[in-house]
Amino acid sequence: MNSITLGPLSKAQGEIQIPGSKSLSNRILLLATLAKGTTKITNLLDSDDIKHMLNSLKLLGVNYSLEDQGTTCILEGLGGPINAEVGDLFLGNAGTAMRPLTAALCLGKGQFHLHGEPRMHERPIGDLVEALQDLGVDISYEGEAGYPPLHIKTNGLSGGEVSIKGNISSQFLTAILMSAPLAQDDLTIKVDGELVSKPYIDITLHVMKQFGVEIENQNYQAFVVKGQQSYISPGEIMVEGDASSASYFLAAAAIAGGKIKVHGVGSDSVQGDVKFADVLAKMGAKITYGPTWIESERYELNGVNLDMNHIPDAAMTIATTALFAKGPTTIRNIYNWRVKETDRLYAMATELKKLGAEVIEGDDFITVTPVETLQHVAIDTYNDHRIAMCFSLVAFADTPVTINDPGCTSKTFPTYFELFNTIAS
Ligand SMILES: O=C(O)C1=C[C@@H](OP(=O)(O)O)[C@@H](O)[C@H](O)C1
Ligand SMILES: C=C(OP(=O)(O)O)C(=O)O
Repeated sequence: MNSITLGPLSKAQGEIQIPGSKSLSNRILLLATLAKGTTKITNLLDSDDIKHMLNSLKLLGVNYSLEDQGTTCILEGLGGPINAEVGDLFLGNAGTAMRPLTAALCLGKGQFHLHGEPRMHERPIGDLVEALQDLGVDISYEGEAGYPPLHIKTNGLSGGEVSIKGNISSQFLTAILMSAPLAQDDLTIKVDGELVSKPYIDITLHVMKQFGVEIENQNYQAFVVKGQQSYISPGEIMVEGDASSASYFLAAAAIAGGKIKVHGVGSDSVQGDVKFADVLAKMGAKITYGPTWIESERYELNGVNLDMNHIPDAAMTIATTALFAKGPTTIRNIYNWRVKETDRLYAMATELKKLGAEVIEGDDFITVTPVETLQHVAIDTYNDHRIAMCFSLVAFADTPVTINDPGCTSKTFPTYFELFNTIAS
């Protein structure tokens, strides 16, 4: 198997321009498609998750051109629902393509088949499907009930009132929210129970507003959306840098000696994952925010015990940063790590234990207690980009680290290891 060995390294120093946000790129592509007018999208992320969205849009008849190595996209909006009558869409393991497209396709008239990589067929989608069925769409499971692949037979999305569960993934609510303005009637969406990963809903509402649609948010428990509206292209829109991708570089500086400034995310950012820097600061790192940048510098790190439900992706970076802190670190309220690219609670615990750390894997938490000396091992990455990126930080210990299948970072960050090598020495 392909692998790379890094370190031992002792310094992380430099300035990084972080590539565009995955969450924003796929939301903007979808709303630009539904909008009236042409949209020029700049700083688009060029990665597998975005390619799955772009390939699907092309198959569905959307016209766009790509420039600047895939980071600029000029897309002709349809000014309404996707009007293809059939589509067979492969969406890899991209939650931000699978979930929002499932809802958006229901707005039109036609029959669609949505599928992905084997892991995508193990990632739940039942809560979204049930809500769409309640809104009059004929959706069936082609394999196990509650999971893709899906078959959609639709004649438009009715309005009214619908409930959706929020305790497994916020992407289900995001999907319904983005489609709701184009439904046949006004729609009230009620969130049933707890809502996880809440800041991602703020990203959704922000992008909808950029495309001219505002909705009534009743304290994240209900959303009231007027039907038969149109999204309007803002003309040009820039994708801000990916805050989850920034986490690895900010952590690198906090762990090693040196200073790193990450450009592309900052105090003006709409992404909840910028709050990762606050966790680093709580651990003891010196963090400075500018509107569009964050700087991180080492100071003695201490373990923390925090609820990280609001930053599920960047929280993984804390699990390996914890190896360099004094005392144990507990990351709480992260049950849905289990239904992402892999069972991340199991995978993180297993790989951290291989290094020699003491780890408790709870149902919805992980506790990592660092040890004096880490072992040189080969980290299995479970086809999960974030596992590969998180464990690169182990290279700042006194021992090297081997990362198996480093190419899996192509899901959201194909150039990760190249950039890592420019700041680490
Ligand atoms: O809406 C989004 O862009 C995302 C929401 C989060 O998922 P969940 O809501 O499933 O936690 C996050 O983990 C994912 O990487 C991106
Ligand atoms: C959970 C993730 O991805 P997805 O958008 O496929 O849910 C992730 O990027 O960490």
